[in-house]
Amino acid sequence: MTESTSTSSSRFSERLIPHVDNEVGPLRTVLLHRPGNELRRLTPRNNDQLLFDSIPWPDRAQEEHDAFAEVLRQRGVEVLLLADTLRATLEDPRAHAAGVHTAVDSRRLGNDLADVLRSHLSSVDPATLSDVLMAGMTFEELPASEGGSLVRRMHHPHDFAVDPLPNLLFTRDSSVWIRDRVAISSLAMPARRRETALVDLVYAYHPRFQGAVRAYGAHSAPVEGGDVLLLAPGVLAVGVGERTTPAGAESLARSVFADDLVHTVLAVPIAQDRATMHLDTVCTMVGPDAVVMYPLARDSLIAYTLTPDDEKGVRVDGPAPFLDAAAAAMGIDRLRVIDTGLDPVTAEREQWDDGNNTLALAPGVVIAYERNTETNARLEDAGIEVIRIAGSEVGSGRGGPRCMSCPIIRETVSPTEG
Ligand SMILES: NC(=[NH2+])NCCC[C@H](N)C(=O)O
Repeated sequence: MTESTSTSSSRFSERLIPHVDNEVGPLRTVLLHRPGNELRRLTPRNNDQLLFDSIPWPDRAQEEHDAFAEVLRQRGVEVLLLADTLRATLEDPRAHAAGVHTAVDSRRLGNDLADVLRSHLSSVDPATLSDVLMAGMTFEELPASEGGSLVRRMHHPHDFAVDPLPNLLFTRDSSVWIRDRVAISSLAMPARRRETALVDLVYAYHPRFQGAVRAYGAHSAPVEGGDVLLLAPGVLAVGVGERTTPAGAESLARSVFADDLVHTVLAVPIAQDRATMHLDTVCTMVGPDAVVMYPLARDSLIAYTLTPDDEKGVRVDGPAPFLDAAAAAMGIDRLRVIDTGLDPVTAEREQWDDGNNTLALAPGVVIAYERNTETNARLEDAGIEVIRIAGSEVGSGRGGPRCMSCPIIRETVSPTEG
């Protein structure tokens, strides 16, 4: 990238205008979600459906998250917290009304109870509404009403009238900034779908995001942010597997080409497994031309190369080995893979615990979970600074530092600066 691009990128950050076109340039502003009461809704009966592998200890999860946020602040990153941002958003009466609308599902509640809930939520303050939107509401918490609703009588008091959103913690997935546009994801799992309604409200009504232009839409085919890697300015990799579908990758490509945001999209098939639900569970960038990658994926990952085509809209080439296709699209000879060189059992254990899911704060500086001792040691051997954080509780939802962060402003760096 030319110097003028990095200069214009500093201008973006001074003006606090969202802009992200790569994975590793100095991080300026990030959206996180400090886990709240929604974690207290998890039980052994619902955790699978709510996509948690165990029942986290909420207080400790908050401590871990506070430490994560503190590391970012210490390094000069501005941290926006979703709960604060949502509360401020709901001060706008239009956002408040729209928020109520997203919470009330009359197919679940029936018309009578839906009316009761709607008029109750319409009267609560922004803080209370934001808590209900995130933590949900059980039938026993619904306000009392005249008459006997069959729905109320037949539901168990602990059933959810409004579902909780424990995966809000993983802000990576529900929205993605690509240059100066935000793509609101289309989340594949029912337990997560309502998350996008909340970020949608924030980007539509929070004063900080006035004028934010959208790329892609929440109603399109599934695309999740954990699958989207901005390999370099102009180059996007999209994992296609358990979450993002082939149609999602294709329509995202169409949309970013139409908006002239990138010149190449690599569609990367990944195993449709819980362990590899997103591309960022097997590969994240640690430098402008370097990735850390699950060793078993290193030689098997492939990519289709998509480029704009005047006639057909999108031209598809390949597939070719992922590392080759990526290097070609990035205009470099080789994408360096930090060889974690692990034996297959350790590699598998640390992949499961999000060892490959690092968040870069700057080229060669990453945040990683402390528990992945082998992967972290290899990263350090390769000259990467690893800032370790605890993740025993926050990690029980199967997400690491990258999953728990949505970059909003990052400086531009190009792969040839690596
Ligand atoms: N970008 C990521 N890898 N996110 C992890 C999300 C984990 C979350 N429990 C889910 O299943 O959806």
